[in-house]
Amino acid sequence: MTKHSPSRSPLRAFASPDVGGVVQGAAALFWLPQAALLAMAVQGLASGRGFAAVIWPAGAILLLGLLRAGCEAWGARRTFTRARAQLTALREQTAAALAGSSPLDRSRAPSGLAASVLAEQAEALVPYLVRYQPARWRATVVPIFVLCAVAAFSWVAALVLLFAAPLIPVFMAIVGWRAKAASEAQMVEMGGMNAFLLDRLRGLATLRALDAVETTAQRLGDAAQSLRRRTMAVLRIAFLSSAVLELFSALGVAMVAAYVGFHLLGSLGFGTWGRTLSLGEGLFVLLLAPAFFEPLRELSAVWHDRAAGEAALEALDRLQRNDLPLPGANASLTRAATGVPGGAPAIAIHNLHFSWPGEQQEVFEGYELRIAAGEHIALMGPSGSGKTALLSILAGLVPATRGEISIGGVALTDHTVAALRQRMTWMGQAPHVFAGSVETNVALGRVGVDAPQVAEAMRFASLEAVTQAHPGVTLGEGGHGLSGGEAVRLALARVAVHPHADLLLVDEPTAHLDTETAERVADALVALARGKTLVVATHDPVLAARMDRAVNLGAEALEKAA
Ligand SMILES: Nc1ncnc2c1ncn2[C@@H]1O[C@H](COP(=O)(O)OP(=O)(O)OP(=O)(O)O)[C@@H](O)[C@H]1O
Repeated sequence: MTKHSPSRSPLRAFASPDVGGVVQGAAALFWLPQAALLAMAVQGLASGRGFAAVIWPAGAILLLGLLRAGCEAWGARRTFTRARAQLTALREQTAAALAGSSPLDRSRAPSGLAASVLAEQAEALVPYLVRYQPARWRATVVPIFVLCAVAAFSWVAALVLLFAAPLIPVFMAIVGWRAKAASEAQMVEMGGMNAFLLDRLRGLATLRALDAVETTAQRLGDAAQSLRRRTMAVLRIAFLSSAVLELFSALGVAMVAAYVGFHLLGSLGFGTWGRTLSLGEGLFVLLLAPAFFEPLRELSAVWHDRAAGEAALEALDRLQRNDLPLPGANASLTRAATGVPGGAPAIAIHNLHFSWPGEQQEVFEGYELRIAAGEHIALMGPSGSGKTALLSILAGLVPATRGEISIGGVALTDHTVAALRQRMTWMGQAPHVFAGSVETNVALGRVGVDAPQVAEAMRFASLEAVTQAHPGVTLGEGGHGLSGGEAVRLALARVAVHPHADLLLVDEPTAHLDTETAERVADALVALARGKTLVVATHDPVLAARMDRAVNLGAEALEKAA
């Protein structure tokens, strides 16, 4: 079982620039020869060489421009393709981690939040990788080259740039730190609102029945207002960061321009390694000054992408945290490969200890139970005595804290649980009905389940008589359109479509049903479990009486306490 390590930084894998980003960054360096050629052409014009002085530098500038555009386009395309692939991989990894956590884990992220992070927030990684990463690389490399080129002509101009430059990262770091916090708060707010909306939409019938729609709408309105405020805070910081940068870069360029201008006029003779700059040289220095700040300005423009991208990475990382892993989530062994034999299995539970993660109280303390092969038993006991917990442990949905369980002579371990699960069918207390037809709800996309099998299972559960089961009729989300009894019959059809299963784990199949429907469900269950082992958790004495034996979990607990 692999537990998530909180120390692992999800950012590390994304921090290295790709060759696409490097090429994009290097393309910015083409400005150095372009500026030199431009300065040369102006110098030529000034010295009276006329059109001839301009023609070949212009051609070379054009050629370099085309080369630069080509490099940028190629680099951008490559970075984008890579970013999408990385995002897909990260989504797959997160979805696998979510699937690898127990469905009974209380600390699982709410579905609305998980959907919002995976579908919406994760998209922020694309601008992070496509815009921020190459911009960061450019901002690290290009200014150094520009500085060296300027310093070759004038150390004073280089010094001006050098003093203006560090102020920018310092201010950006301060602003960025605030931007990250604001962006995180905005994303939390958005996820919270999504989760709230999804949850309330699901429970709309209950809210309407209890006249709580108005209050819910009010709360939703408040949440939307709060999200608006958070979004405005992020935008304010983004504007502030670009204003800071524009100010410092404008000051830097203006100071270089003033120095070069006065130097060319002869008022400031120092700072050029003991010689006087020509018009062309002065112009070259002047043209390079904005290019020095350009990558930093670009970085500031995408600074918000960094904050959003990092917040998205952290949210995805949080989704991958798994407090209660699903036993054997990574095991892909088949029934045959693990030597799981056929035939109704006997079950032996020895010295079972179980407590929910983070809780002291044990649900089972040294619990013992033996079920013979093909035996039908009812698990009874007061609410909260652990009937569902025991079924979940047998189905390998939660790991036992301690103890031995064997099913058909095979020990239930991380290694064997996936294979053992292939011989089980499970009918939960509140079977989830997906929006779709009854047929798709019965088949559940399981491999090897074909249309005749589904039709047979529906006949068995007397579902063909239900109007909603007619072809072309779609059920609403959560089973709207089916009565409680019909939903239970749908769950029975799901179990019936799995004919090779020889261990049936069923949780309160007759709860909330009228006597007649409960009787029909019990008949179907007993017919389905013929020749198989059946463990059914129930409060229904009529159903329990139809089993070979009833085990009272509450009584076991009382005996222990005595
Ligand atoms: N996912 C969970 N996380 C933590 N505790 C849980 C979880 N599910 C149930 N519990 C607790 O475990 C105990 C046993 O619950 P369980 O659902 O197994 O009882 P039960 O006998 O099936 O009850 P009922 O007859 O009402 O269905 C209860 O105290 C319950 O509050």
